[in-house]
Amino acid sequence: MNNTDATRVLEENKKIIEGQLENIDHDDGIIGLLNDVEHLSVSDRILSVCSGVKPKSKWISTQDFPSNSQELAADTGPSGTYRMLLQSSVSSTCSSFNCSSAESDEVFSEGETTANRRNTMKRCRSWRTFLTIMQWSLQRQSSWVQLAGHQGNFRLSEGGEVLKRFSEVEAVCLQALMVDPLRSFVPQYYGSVNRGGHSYIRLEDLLSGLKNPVIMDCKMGVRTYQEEELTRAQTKPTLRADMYLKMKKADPTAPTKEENEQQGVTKWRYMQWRDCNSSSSTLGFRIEGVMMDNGTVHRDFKKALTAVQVTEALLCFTKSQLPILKSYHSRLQALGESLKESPFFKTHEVIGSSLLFVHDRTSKASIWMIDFGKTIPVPSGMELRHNVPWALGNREDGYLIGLANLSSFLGQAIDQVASRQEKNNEMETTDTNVQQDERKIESQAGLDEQAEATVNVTRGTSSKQYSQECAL
Ligand SMILES: O=P(O)(O)O[C@H]1[C@H](O)[C@@H](OP(=O)(O)O)[C@H](OP(=O)(O)O)[C@@H](OP(=O)(O)O)[C@H]1O
Ligand SMILES: Nc1ncnc2c1ncn2[C@@H]1O[C@H](COP(=O)(O)OP(=O)(O)O)[C@@H](O)[C@H]1O
Repeated sequence: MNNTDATRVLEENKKIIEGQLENIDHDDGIIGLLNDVEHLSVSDRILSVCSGVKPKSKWISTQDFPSNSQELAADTGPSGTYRMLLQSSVSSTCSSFNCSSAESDEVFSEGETTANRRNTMKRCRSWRTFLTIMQWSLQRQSSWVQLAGHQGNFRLSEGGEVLKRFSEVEAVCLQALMVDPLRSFVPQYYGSVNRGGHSYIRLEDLLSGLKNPVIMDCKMGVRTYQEEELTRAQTKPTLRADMYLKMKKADPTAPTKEENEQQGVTKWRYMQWRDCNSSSSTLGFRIEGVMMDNGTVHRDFKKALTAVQVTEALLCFTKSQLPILKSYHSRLQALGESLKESPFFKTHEVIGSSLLFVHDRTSKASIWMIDFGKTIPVPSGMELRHNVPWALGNREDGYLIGLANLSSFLGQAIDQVASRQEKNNEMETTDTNVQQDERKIESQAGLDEQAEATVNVTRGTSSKQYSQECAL
C-alpha cells in the first residue's frame, strides 16, 4: 500500500470511525477494540497518526493490542492490508512506523522527567489508539464486526470465513447441526484449524457480501447460565471480582452489603442478575447489542425491557423498513417450523445462544443461530419442550418463549409501520383532494377576478383601486 492509498483509507474510514467513537458505549468498549480512547478527542484519535511522533516500540508491539490483533497482523486478505499498514510508512504527513521490536521494550529511559514521560505516554497512547482504530476500521471495511461475546475469540480468515476459538462443546453441536433440519439457520461449519498455536472453529462469515451491515444480537432463553453454575455457586462458590465490578458499574445499588464487603460475586449470581435486569427472564430473550449502518453500537440492556420497548428497538434497528421487518418475521416463522422438526433441538439445552439479525441497505435480511458454546445434550431419553418455565433439574431453557415473543413483537412492529403508512396514504389522498379543491377554487377565483377586471376596466378603474374602494 502506498502513501496515497493509506491516506485514502484513513479518509474513507474517518466518517465511520467518528460515528462509532461518538456513540460508543464506553461500558463495553466495543468489545475492547477501542479500549483506550476515552481521554482523546476524535481528531486526536484519527489524526494522531499525522502528528509526526514516532512511538516507542512497546506501544506498537502487538502485545499491547487486543489479543486477536497479533494474529490479524499475520493474516492475509483484508487484514493483510492492516499488516501492510503496520509495516509501511503511512503517509507523507505521518511518520513511518513498523512492527519490528528491534528497539528496546523499555518505554522510558532513565533520565526522563515526569513531564516528558507523561507527554511520551500520551503520544504513545495516541499511536496505540490509532492502530486500534485502524484495526477496527479495516474490519469494518471487510464487513466483519463482532458485536458481542468474548474479546479475542475471533479472527478473520480468507474466503468468507471467520475463525472462532475452538470449543469442544460448540464443535460437537455444529457437527450435529450440519445434518439437522436447522442446518439452513446455522453458519456453515468447515471443521477446525490451527493458527498461531491456537485451535479455531471455521465458520461461514454471515456478514460476507453485506454492505455496511446492520446487526442485532439477541441472546435467547429465560436464563443464560447452565444449571451446574447454580449448583457450583451453592456448593463451591468462587467469587469473581470482575463480575462484581461489572455489576456495580451498571447499577451501584445492585451488590448486597456482603458482596460489597467481599468485592466479589459468584458467576451464577452475576448471570442471574443480568437475566433479571434485562428482558431475558421475562420475555425469554434480550437484545445484547445492535450495530447500525454508520457503526453506532447500542448495548444498553436496560433500555429494552418491556414489549413496547423491544418493539420500539426493532423499529429503530430496521429504521421501520417494512420489507426488512417482513423478511425477519418470515425467517423467524421458518425457524420456528424447523425447530419443531429438529432432533437436535429436542435433545439439547440451548443456553447463551444468540439469534444474529443481519441486513443491509440493499434489503438483504436474514437471521442465524450462533454461539453453541453452552449448548449441551440432555440425558438420553429426555426431551425438552423449550416453552415452559425453568425449574432446577428440568433443564428447560425457554428458547421458544423468546422466539414466540420476538415473533410477536416483529408482527406488532409490522402492524405499526403498515398502519402508519396507511394513515400517511390517507393523508396524502386527502391532501391531494384538498389540493385539487384548492386549485379549483383558485381557478374559479381567477375567473371571477378576470370578470371583475373586465367590469372595472369598463368602469375605468384598476382592480386595486376597486379593492381600495371596497375597503372604504
Ligand atoms: O455479557 P457480560 O455481561 O459481559 O457477561 C458475560 C456473558 O454472560 C458470557 O456469556 P456468553 O458467552 O453467552 O455471552 C459469559 O461467558 P460464558 O460463555 O463463559 O458463560 C461471561 O462469563 P465468563 O466468560 O466466565 O466471564 C460473562 O462475563
Ligand atoms: N459466523 C459468524 N459470522 C459473522 N459474525 C459472527 C459469526 N459468529 C459470531 N459473530 C459475531 O461475533 C459475536 C459473538 O459471537 P459468539 O459466538 O456469541 O461469541 P462468544 O462465544 O464469544 O459469546 C456475535 O454477536 C456476532 O457479532
